[in-house]
Amino acid sequence: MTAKATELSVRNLSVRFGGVVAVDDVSFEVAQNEIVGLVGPNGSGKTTLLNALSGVVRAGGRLSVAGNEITLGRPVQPRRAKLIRVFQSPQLCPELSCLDNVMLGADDANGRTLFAAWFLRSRMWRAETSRMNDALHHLGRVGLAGSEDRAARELTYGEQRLLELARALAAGPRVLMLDEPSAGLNDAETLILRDLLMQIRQEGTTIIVVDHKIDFIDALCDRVLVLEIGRLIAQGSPAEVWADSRVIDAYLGAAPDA
Ligand SMILES: Nc1ncnc2c1ncn2[C@@H]1O[C@H](COP(=O)(O)OP(=O)(O)OP(=O)(O)O)[C@@H](O)[C@H]1O
Repeated sequence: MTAKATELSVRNLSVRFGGVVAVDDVSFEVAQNEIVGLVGPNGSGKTTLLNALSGVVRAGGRLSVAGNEITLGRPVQPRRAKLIRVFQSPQLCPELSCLDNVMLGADDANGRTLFAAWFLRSRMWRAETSRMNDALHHLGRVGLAGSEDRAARELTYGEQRLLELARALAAGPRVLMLDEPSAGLNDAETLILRDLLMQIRQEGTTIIVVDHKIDFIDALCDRVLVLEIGRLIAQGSPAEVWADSRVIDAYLGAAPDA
């Protein structure tokens, strides 16, 4: 069996907030098509680590995607490298329709000037039509077919989270990062989400997922990274990490949701 190529490489990543070291010298790699879970007790640095990889907080260290170095602290660079983030709480435009929200996720490379808009209008029209069809496809994938004309604010919290996922898919992620995607979903919705993420991986996307639902992480992930007070204390298969005494100690008094 040939080893899979490295899709994401993180070296000596650190984030400080004044005296708090939220992420402390963390290094790891994620292989192409791998699904990696990121877990740890509350305040262990999971969201901050995703923030650092998305370029929205200042961070030290090195990051590369598919072998290309990404400058930390600049959100545009990870996005160009197709390192796409789904936030913990939905970051939608509440008054826009579901379709428009998803279309916002797709890159619009055409017609950035008046000149281009006029002379390339038939090409732009085709591109817009294709963007709209893609958006409808992604809405269908997350179970929101038929909701395209509803305003995002009309959706339930769980549906808004799925809409946010559809928008991330419209961006064509190489690496999809999800922050607590199962929060606010019931058991049936969580199972649908798990199957959908497995299917997305099957199609070639690498996934990093932060979640507190251990059953969800175990069923979904090939490998799990465990953080404690900003440090990476263990990594391995779900069975390996849960048997690790450092992980058991980290969770003592802060039992993960079963
Ligand atoms: N903007 C900020 N300013 C100051 N401190 C912060 C900031 N963001 C996070 N922190 C601190 O960094 C540490 C890590 O927080 P973070 O939210 O990344 O943890 P987490 O593992 O995602 O927690 P949870 O599971 O509760 O979401 C905590 O001590 C937190 O208080």
